[in-house]
Amino acid sequence: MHKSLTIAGSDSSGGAGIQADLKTMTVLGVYGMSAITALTAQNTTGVQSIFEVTPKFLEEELDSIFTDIFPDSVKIGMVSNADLIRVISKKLREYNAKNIVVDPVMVSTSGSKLMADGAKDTLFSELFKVADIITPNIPEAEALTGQSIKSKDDMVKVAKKIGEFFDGYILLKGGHSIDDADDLLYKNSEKIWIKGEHIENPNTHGTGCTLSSAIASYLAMGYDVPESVHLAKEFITGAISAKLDLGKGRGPLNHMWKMGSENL
Ligand SMILES: Nc1ncnc2c1ncn2[C@@H]1O[C@H](COP(=O)(O)OP(=O)(O)O)[C@@H](O)[C@H]1O
Ligand SMILES: Cc1ncc(COP(=O)(O)OP(=O)(O)O)c(N)n1
Repeated sequence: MHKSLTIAGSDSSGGAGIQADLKTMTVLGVYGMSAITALTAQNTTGVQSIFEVTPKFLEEELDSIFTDIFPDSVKIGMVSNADLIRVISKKLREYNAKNIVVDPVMVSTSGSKLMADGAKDTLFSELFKVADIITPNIPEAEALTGQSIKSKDDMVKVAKKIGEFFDGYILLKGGHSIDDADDLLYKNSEKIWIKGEHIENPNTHGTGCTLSSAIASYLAMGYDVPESVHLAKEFITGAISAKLDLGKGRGPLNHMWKMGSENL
């Protein structure tokens, strides 16, 4: 059994965060584990409240996991403050964790701030150092570089800019662009476009979490980064295309689309 760990926040509505990650890992046949960084009271209309764990408790969660069932890959999602980021980086180094995917979650699409303002620098200096791949969306890549993205050429320029301070793979996700859903995988001047058609569906809560945990799942199975990204893109495209419609706002994806749950 391949094993993957998500270090992320809990989404009470089940569409994003650790719930999306564990569903994704499970349907892809990977044993999922979680270290929770924060509880969110959240639904399809937005985030109502956030309750962070202490750095000491996060440390204990990570020790419990790494001293027992060692994960083949790790996905990091919402980490709301710099102290928690430091704990994660310290523990991943201490245990020599492999296949690390960092989704630099900053703001939910509903507009709630999921990371403290001052934490961005620690994200660069601590978490990016241990990551094999980072997966910013367009607003996150803009926040990381201070440059705006309006076109595919801008995506390439911004990926290059991020490449000046991060030497792993950068997956710059194009889902927030209006024309299509092409994502750019970039490393050391090498560009791979991961093609995607824009799907008309207002229910896209948790797309970033689902994509990054699918990448972590495929890495755990032994695929390399480009293969994992291609396979994960196929998974997210199916989950959006299944057009689940739950809740009063921007609803979740159908993580179970591969299991024939089209009657949901
Ligand atoms: N409407 C859509 N149609 C097709 N693919 C989409 C759509 N929205 C997002 N995606 C894809 O979902 C994945 C997650 O991207 P994105 O939504 O940008 O992440 P985040 O949730 O971090 O904002 C990417 O592969 C992106 O291209
Ligand atoms: C607990 C928690 N973690 C992450 C997010 C953000 O989810 P993401 O898939 O990046 O994107 P949106 O759902 O905001 O489009 C979250 N909302 N909650």
